[in-house]
Amino acid sequence: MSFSIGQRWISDSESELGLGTVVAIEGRMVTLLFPASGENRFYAMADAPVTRVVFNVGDEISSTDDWSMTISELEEVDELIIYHGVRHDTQEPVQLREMFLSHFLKFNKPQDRLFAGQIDRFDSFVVRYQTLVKRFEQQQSELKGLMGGKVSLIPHQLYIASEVGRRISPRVLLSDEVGLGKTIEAGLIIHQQLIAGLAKRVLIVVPDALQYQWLIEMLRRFNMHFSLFDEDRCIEAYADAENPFETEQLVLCSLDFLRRKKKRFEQVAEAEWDLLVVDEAHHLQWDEQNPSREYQVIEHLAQQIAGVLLLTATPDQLGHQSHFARLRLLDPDRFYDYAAFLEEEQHYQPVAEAAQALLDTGRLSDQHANQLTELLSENDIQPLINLINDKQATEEQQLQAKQELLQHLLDRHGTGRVLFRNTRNAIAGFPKRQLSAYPLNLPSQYKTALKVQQMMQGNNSGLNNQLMFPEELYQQFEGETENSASWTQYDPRIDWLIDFLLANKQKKVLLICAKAATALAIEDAVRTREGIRGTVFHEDMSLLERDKAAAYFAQDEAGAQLMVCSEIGSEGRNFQFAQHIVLFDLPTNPDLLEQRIGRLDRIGQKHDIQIHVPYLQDTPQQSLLRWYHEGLNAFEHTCPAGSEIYKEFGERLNTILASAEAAPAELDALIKDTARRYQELRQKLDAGRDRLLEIHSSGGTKAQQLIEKIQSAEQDPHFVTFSLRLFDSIGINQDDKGENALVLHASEQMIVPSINGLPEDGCTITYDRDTALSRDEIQLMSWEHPLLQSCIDTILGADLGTSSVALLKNRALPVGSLFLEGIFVVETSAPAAFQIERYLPATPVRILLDKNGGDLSDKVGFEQFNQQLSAVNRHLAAKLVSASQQQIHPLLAQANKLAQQQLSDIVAQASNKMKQSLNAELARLEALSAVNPSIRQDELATMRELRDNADNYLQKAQVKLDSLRVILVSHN
Ligand SMILES: Nc1ncnc2c1ncn2[C@@H]1O[C@H](COP(=O)(O)OP(=O)(O)OP(=O)(O)O)[C@@H](O)[C@H]1O
Repeated sequence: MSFSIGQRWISDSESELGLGTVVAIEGRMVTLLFPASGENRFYAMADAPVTRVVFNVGDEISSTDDWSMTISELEEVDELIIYHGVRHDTQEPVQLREMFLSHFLKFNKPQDRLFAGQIDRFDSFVVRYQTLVKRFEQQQSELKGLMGGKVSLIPHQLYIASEVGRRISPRVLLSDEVGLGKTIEAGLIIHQQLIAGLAKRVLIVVPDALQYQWLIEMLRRFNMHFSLFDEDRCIEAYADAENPFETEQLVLCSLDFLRRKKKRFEQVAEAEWDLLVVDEAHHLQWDEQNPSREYQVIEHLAQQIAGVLLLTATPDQLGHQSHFARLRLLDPDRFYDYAAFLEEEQHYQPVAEAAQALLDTGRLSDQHANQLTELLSENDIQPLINLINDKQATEEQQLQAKQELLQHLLDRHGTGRVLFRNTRNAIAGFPKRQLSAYPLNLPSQYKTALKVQQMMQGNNSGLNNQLMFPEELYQQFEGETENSASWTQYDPRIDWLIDFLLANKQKKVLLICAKAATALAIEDAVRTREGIRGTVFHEDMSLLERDKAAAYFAQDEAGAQLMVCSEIGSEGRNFQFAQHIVLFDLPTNPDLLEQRIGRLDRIGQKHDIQIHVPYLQDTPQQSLLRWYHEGLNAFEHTCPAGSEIYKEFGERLNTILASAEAAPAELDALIKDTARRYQELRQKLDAGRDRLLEIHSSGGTKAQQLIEKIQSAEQDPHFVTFSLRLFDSIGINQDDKGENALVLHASEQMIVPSINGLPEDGCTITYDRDTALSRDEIQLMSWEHPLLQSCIDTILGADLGTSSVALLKNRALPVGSLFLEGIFVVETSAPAAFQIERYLPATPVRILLDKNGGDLSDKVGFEQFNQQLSAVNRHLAAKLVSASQQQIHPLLAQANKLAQQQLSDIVAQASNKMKQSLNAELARLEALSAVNPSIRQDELATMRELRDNADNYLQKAQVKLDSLRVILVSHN
């Protein structure tokens, strides 16, 4: 290397210092000053890690005085360069001595970096190219947003998520039965919307007791960091913004908080959101004269927020009218009149029958064919029917025809687009539920309390139902004494409970009772009398206390044996690690009973569930137990028509529960009538609304296909190799922990100071879904993991790998022959709603030229070529490039030309794809909107707008050189 004072050089390892100037040469040492950063460096001249900067004709350069010019000629005087050219601002001819080159010159373009000797390692170029290709594949994947969740692949959930998650501003009611995974479905939908850029700001509103559980599920399962907003958090946030809700993008808060704090509600309504999620939406009670405050709060938000997901397992819990009102809240145009809605529900049965006929194998009977023709009168479906009944047709053809018809049918009829509901009936693998009832004697203390109460109120009958909760009756009778919990001394249910717990010491037991005070007294009694470890969970506890209690109960060793919950406190919680549930009293609404049992009867329950009901004999408790068990079989099976039954029989039931005499005949008659009516309703639901919903919500073969696609994508071994190489390039260390797990942590060689998704103390990851699911602390590594996404962004956002040199050892070619490999990217940008990358993902275009400009791109693939290449050290690489500059320039121009030629083809293909896809979807929705008012007009309008404007964005696509590799032939 030869240095002269005034020459400009750049550091190979610290290019961020800017351009350096040789300021001193003494003995074997040279000193460079980097004015942009004010740093000096001393190097031994023989092996200084620096490269001389010499620009070429045609390059643009700028001066220390900030004007720029294009070079037309170079002159060398005393080993210093003088650049000649034309100034851009004045158009005057000008000359610039290299001393006066801008100190801040950066070499961002691959060719500038290459010629400035900023040459990257061999493997960085390879990783960069592979990253571009993988990103291209990912951007258009139909599985986008569905792969990253740390969840078991459960067909009905993934199907619903894939149906809803890709919609623009989805508005749906998710109403799977208790414990089938609505939270997971919502998580998958949110995840897809965020990943696709369809939503940025999401607000989740849940009951108090579920805030932390949601927070954890969103984080652990989907890597989505929601922030919990309560009053303290809002006050804290004032430091950063006037409206606290604008300080975070993903916010979770409780419905009660919004209901109670008017100001917070106003603020939340003012902040803009893309998606609103409301859990346990059955609390949104509505009737025309008297909508609840909860309903009004959510209604107001739902009017302003484009996307809305409502979740409830028991949509009819507060009556069918409230159910209708929630649908109206989602789509007021479609659900405008309750009477019309009821009328419509009556017509689901023939549709369900026709759908069932299509699902059943074999020929379609004439009757079913006629029914289908009638139901789909606006389509000519005869060819499809013929195909199904054609003996010559293959099974595959028949299946496809059936699916097509089924899709038409489901699309056109019912509430399918707004409402999803799966029931246990349709999903295999749920454990059994077994009831054990324990008759106990009514203690004299309760008898006396009841008598006194009746005497005081001058009523000898009609108060018997107070024996449903005799402990309360007893306390009223005793007055508010310190001893108000003393009922536990006489109540035989407590003795029974203690015996049961002692006999089942190794078993976790969940007890649910109606009231918080009862729960506290029970826990106190078992602890003080027998030292049994128990904990409570009720609505008056703080969030933190509840979560602590839940964790204490979940703990294996030294954890609580008994968890005593009040009704409201336990809603939505996950306790499926227990298999024994004690119902200390019974609610009168079957939906509430189902919510209780649903704490255990949920996905993840591995054992049969034991339901224990201790009850006081010959009291209303016994009558209610019998009604549930014999009339509805509600303990051992879910009871889908429960609320409707309660509406019909509630009054009779309550009269019986309140009457003084046991009235066995009336009870028997009620049970008989209930059972008969229940069978009828079930059959009707099975055949009509529920069947239709089920067929539509479970996804059938489509769901199964989705799972298979995810599984096969996960088993792609290239993904593991690629991602590990990517981590390597960033400087992330990987330690094999065995058992399918790796520990990742930052190394000192990281190319960025920190990286999103990698905590300071590292993290444990696995590529195996089952391993991830079996351990809380292990993260599932997938395309969608934030760490992988940040690595991709880091690599592609940085210069790393954009310029490279390699040797091709091949004796068949003359030494010194040269190849140029240019990687270009075609891309465009558009607002997120266009999801433009579905049609035009950032598309890598690889051009490989021989020394004469011959195009080898199609003949010689990247991997095949790459395997024959080897690395060159950086100094040699810089020298080789410098020596070959004259050859490289025309090749670069040729590569550019070829890439430009491909641009128009790529854009035309993208445009076709976009039109085909959007036109088909639009045509389908337009046809549907004529027969099914579930299609929202705003949805149609948005879609038309997207189709009409997407092409403008596609036509603006550009091709840009991303990276370059020069390959030289050598023989040794
Ligand atoms: N795909 C899945 N993979 C792993 N766990 C799951 C999956 N789906 C559901 N679970 C678990 O099953 C339980 C029930 O799921 P979730 O809470 O989403 O049900 P839900 O329908 O919202 O229940 P509820 O009606 O009580 O609110 C939870 O513990 C959840 O973590």
